[in-house]
Amino acid sequence: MQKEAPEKERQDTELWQGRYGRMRETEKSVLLHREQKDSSIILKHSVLIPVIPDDSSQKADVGRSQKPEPSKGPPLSPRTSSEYPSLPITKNKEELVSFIESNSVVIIRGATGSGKTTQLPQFILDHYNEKNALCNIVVTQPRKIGATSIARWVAAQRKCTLGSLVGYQVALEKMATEHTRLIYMTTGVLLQKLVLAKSLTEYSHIFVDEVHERTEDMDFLLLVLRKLLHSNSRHVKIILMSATINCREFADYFATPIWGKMSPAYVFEVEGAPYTIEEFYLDDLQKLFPYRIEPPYPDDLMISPKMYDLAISLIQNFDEIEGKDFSKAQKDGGLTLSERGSVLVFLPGIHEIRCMQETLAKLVHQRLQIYPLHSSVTLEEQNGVFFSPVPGYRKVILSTNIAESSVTVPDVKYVIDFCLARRLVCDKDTNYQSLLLTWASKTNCNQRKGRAGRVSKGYCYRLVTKDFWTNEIPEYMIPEMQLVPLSTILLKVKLLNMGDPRSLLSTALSPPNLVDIVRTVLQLIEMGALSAKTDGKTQSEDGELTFLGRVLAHLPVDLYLGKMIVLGHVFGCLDECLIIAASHSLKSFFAIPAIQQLAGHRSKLAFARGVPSDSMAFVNAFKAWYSARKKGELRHPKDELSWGRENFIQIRRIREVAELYEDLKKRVSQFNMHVPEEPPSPHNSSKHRQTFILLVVIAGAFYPNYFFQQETDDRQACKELMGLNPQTTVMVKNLPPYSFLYYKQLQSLFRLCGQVKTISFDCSRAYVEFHRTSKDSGVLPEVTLSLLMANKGFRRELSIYPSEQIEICAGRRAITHLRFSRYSSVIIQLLFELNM
Ligand SMILES: Nc1ncnc2c1ncn2[C@@H]1O[C@H](COP(=O)(O)OP(=O)(O)OP(=O)(O)O)[C@@H](O)[C@H]1O
Repeated sequence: MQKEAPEKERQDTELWQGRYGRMRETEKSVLLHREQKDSSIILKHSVLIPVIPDDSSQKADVGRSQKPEPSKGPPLSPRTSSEYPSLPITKNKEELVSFIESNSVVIIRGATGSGKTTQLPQFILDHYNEKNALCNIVVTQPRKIGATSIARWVAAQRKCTLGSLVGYQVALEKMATEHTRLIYMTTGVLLQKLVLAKSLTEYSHIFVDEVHERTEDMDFLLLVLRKLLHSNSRHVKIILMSATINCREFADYFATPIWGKMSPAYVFEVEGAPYTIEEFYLDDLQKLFPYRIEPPYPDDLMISPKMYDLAISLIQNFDEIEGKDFSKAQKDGGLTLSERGSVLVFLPGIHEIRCMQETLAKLVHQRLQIYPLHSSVTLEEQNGVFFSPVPGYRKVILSTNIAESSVTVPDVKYVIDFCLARRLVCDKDTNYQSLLLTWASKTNCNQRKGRAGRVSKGYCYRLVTKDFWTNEIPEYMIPEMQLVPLSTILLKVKLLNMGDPRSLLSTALSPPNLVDIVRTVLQLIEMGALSAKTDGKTQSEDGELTFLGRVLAHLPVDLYLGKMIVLGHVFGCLDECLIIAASHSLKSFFAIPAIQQLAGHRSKLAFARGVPSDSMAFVNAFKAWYSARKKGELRHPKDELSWGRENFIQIRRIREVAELYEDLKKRVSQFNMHVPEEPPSPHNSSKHRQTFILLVVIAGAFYPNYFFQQETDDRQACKELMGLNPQTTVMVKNLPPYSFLYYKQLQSLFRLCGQVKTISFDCSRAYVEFHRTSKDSGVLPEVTLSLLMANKGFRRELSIYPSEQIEICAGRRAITHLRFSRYSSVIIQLLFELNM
């Protein structure tokens, strides 16, 4: 043991020499002391002086990667520290700059609003300007609204035109020139750029903000950064930032080998927060309300009308709260609160936003200015939330997680959080990718809370109990890469075009389960999303991405549904295929209430219009709802609800389908697939043709997942049904003796399915024939309903007559053997059989 100590000391010294290069002894001891506490080094107010990194290990690649050249662009208008706003991060400016300049990868954690996003990139910008050196900084943001609003704010702070020194790029919109030195970009845009360039060297510094948001894009970006940093872009600085990050995980992921040992990336903690934010839970709100507040249940993922009411009452209560604050503020220093603080409410989706908006809109006298904020709102409309409210009005922003991180709406004082989120997950029941309602994680909720308390004290109201928060709300969200099907991940990894999928994916921060990779590649080849590799080698784990595969990688639906959309475009039924894909991706919007199951099925069958297909029912029901809305017939929520009740359609669900339908429509338009504005109204014969084509498209898309129905032997079916038409008749077997006695009971039973024409009997069998009321040929919906009734196990009771009664009914017929039978008053299950 004693002998090992000096050896360890030597290794440690070597490690330090390698890691910190030419650092002064005193500095090393400060750092060493801190490192012993935690192997992922966390620095708090460290005393680092700029050092030149010892990059002897990097020399081999110097020729391939480019160091930024001296400045050639326009003057950068340097700023002095006194000009920086007084934010927690400002006091760490010098340390942070030297820290970033002396390490390839740095992780920065600091409270929400501490100045990471807006200030830190500017520190670097000014540092380079002071040295008269060129830098090119990119900062990623998870969403467009963050990238654009932050760029606008930073440009205003630097008193420069947006798009000159400071700019942004989101999707196809770019506000930047070749002179731009600090650009804010969405994570997806940077990912695409890097994948095309296969190098990081366009930038001197890459800031990945809100790195806790583990979307597929984020994890792919981290994977690409790590790969390129270690290959051809060693001089580029990478800075990962978040307020709610598991530093250890990221530090280990970006570990670098130093003297044969993996050394985790450096972590810097910015201390302090701009303002305090008080937290409240349902328990704390109880005293505000006269009724008992029901706590949520873990599996009860919905917002009940009571919870909406509670949130609304809370908003109404803010006037009172502010009144109290106002008197306190006056006492403290004579301050005046002239404005009513804005409220930011986090809801899981557009439907919930609409529900709350409709209720709030009724409170006319409350002088509320309401802003819905979600992905379907245009960027211009989104920017409206940043404007000051009309004096005397309270701004209420109803937002999805779009405003969860990054953004600063300066006047937001209150955050109300239902702690819910909609996430793209692989549904266990259907195995389809779908947007499901889930509890948000503590990380997400803390980000939401951080939207208040940025320019003044804030308040956060979580509409769950404290107990629920502690025990049921998960700490972190599961990374998307582990939730979506492997086939989707494989297509995305093929888009990166950076090597074979298995080795690339195994280097991800949270790799997906790759056990099924061979089978999944085969499935993708079979469906035409990948073509077999043509380089001569047997490639069971890889293939070339086809056009179809490229489209599928951009659609948030199951791959077979995605293929159906593409085929729909080819065969002129894109709109219908988009509806089907959206409907199958979410929970069915058809309501089949327990007490009216048959009525629910009947309505669905009516929408299917004689085609035995759920997909057709979805298309026709959706179109009926859509056109009724377009004509303004469902303008009032009450009308829409009663339309839903009449047609057995759940309005909330069909609205969600509409959301996804619009989203898919937008996504496929990038590939030049457009739904015609006004489809020509086809006459009857071509309507049938269209339906036939659509059915062929569905079958083609789901190949090989379909089966052939056996040829039906009509003659045999007719024979079994005593010559009756199998399309209008069902047969009931196993009836008790003297089956004719049950005529009335059977009649009332089958009346639930439709209008009964005749019932004929043959021993223990009965043949129930329905009326054909329309001119349509084919199997009657009544027949299908009868089958459903049998197959779904609807237990129907048939009261067996006691022997005495049978004797009376049977008249002179011999019934002696029944006296001893055990049939009396048993419940029998009917068996229906349809022969076609
Ligand atoms: N648009 C704006 N209007 C007014 N003040 C702003 C604006 N944007 C930023 N600020 C101020 O700058 C501070 C720092 O914001 P910044 O976005 O840099 O913080 P952050 O640490 O990145 O926060 P987060 O972790 O929430 O992204 C805010 O707390 C606020 O005081």
